[in-house]
Amino acid sequence: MSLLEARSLDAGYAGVAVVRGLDLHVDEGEIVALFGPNGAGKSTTIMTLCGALPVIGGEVRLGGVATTASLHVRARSGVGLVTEQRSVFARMTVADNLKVSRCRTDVALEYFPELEQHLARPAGLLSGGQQQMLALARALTRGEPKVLLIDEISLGLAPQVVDRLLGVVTTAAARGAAIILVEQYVHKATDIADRIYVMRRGRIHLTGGAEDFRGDVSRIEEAYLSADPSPQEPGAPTPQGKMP
Ligand SMILES: Nc1ncnc2c1ncn2[C@@H]1O[C@H](COP(=O)(O)OP(=O)(O)OP(=O)(O)O)[C@@H](O)[C@H]1O
Repeated sequence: MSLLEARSLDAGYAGVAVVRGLDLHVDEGEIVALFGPNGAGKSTTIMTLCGALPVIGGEVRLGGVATTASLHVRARSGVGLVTEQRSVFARMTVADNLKVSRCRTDVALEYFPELEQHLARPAGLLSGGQQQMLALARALTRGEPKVLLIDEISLGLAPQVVDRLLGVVTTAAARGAAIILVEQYVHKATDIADRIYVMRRGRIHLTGGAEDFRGDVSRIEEAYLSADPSPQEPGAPTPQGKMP
């Protein structure tokens, strides 16, 4: 059974759908990569799956049951979210960042031993990569994360740091988490994914097993390069800037 599923999902803003008819699912222990050019609807999809945006049409199913629950209720049911925004409390120490959300510090340090030496430092003084490690550790150790939604955590980070973060994502999946990964490093994400979806102009344009694309991601990249500006936003930025 899929832990998280979108069925014929329409999603967007103020009742106007920018994502249409989206069918997508992720199972226990699976990593699903969600690709697409700027404005394709990836973040809108993630925000709707986690409950930060309301469903306009179709449904989101969590553990096989349709849900319209809020972000906080879904978080309590084990849906974690990590975004490019490095959601840490900047003035609190790393230790307090973990304590305040009732995270398991021991498990967090198992994932990221490099955070141990920084436990007493305010999180705002960590490097961008360390802050993202802390954000990911918080999402992974706050209760039992069943589903993890990851939206461009690598933004602005060095490739080695991205490898480190994606390594932990792989470990989390091996421990049973169902993961949806929006990632600009197409090669790296395809390497660790089980399945991929490519979105274009609010719809699924291409999907399949990741092994079919490994070593040759050109079919994925073509979807970026041939993308038109979104009809919702004439003149939207072209996708090329997002390519690794
Ligand atoms: N808050 C908002 N209000 C209205 N429209 C929005 C809002 N956020 C995004 N959009 C529009 O929704 C569409 C999909 O945007 P979305 O951010 O989901 O795309 P994306 O694939 O995540 O792009 P990117 O890779 O640039 O983050 C775009 O046309 C965008 O302009």
